[in-house]
Amino acid sequence: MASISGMYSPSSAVKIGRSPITILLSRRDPFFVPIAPAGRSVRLAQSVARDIPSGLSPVSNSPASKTTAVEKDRVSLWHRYVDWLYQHKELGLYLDVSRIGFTNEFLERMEPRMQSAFVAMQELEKGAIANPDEGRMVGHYWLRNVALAPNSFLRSQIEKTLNAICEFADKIISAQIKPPSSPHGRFTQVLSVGIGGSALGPQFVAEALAPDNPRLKIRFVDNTDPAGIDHQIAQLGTELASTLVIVISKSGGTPETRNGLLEVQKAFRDAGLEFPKQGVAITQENSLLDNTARIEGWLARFPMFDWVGGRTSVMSAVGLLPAALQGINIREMLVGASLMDMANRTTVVRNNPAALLALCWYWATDGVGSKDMVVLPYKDSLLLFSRYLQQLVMESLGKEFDLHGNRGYEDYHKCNFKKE
Ligand SMILES: O=P(O)(O)OC[C@H]1O[C@H](O)[C@H](O)[C@@H](O)[C@@H]1O
Repeated sequence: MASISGMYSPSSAVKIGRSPITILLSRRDPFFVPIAPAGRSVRLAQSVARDIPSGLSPVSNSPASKTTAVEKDRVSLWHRYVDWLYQHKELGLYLDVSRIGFTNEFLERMEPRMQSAFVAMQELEKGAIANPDEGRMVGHYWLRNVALAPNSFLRSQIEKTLNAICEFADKIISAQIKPPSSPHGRFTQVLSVGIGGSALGPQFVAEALAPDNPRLKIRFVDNTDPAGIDHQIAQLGTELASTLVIVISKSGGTPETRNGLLEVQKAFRDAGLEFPKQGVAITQENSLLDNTARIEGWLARFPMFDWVGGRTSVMSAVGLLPAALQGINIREMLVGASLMDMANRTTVVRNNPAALLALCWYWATDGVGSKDMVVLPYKDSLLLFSRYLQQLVMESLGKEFDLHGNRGYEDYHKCNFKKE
């Protein structure tokens, strides 16, 4: 069992509670021995493992514990815990992998593979064609640290879009831009229409980070179920006149999203409202959606970049515009993400949380996915983390074929995502 805790907080006082997320991977370590949780007295250090927190003292080395087998031994477990506990001060992130039973021999065997993974990541961040299927770069890291983008064109694309998002969101929130027939004289609701990678990120952020009473409340049409779409529209009622509709689709041609849009447009017509005055498109330039929005004169259009995959688009306009409209400080969100990226760039495996989780997953599933991963968010606001992660993982394993051309995990997609 591995557990993660923490969430980026701009304040210096990082609050630490019981781990909000637990990832169960393995049944090799069934013995639970209660040890002190990472408590408030833990000394925080940036991106390190192995520091023994000064506020914690070792459990007593009782004779009883000496008689148990090594893996059940409380003292050994305690040492393994302190030895492997990963902490990141600014992010308030803790990762406890001590109950995953990987051995030193395993770590040594995996080291060359981990090092080649780090090299591949460095190439990817420099702009290598890392998605051979689609012949494109994979650059979502640049969204949160523009200096890393491989050329000035990309850098200006990112900056221009971010500024345009902030400006547009400010104007909507301050009612400088308002819907023509709203009795409130301003936008009060956001309806996001999109599916998969164009829905899960913004949903997760809304659930995790939005203030209790955001100036604009958000709801989602993320399925093609007519009853579900009608339900969302019915709940808006007369507030449809004060609703900003954001249609999100990287390809701009996803049928489910198109169905949602058609339903919403019909509701606007039935209510005698002009959809273009309240519609926003987030999509790749010149896609079907982009052209429709341009020709019909929608309120605004924001670009999606071909070098950002749908499942990792939450830090592009896809996630940032809905977040900004809810009053979330998106520049702070980007800073948090870039700190996390930095932590995951270190090539010392035990100091790299992403590498540690990957290793644990590999170990626990025998490198072939022989067990299921269960993600248990013990924090209500992180409920959608599991869904978000599910899509992230399954679509990262290869949609139909893996990097070597082998037919891969397509069943997932047949069940959950029909496209591609
Ligand atoms: O953003 P779109 O092009 O509309 O695609 C939306 C989603 O469609 C499908 O569900 C794909 O499997 C996802 O990867 C994608 O994120």
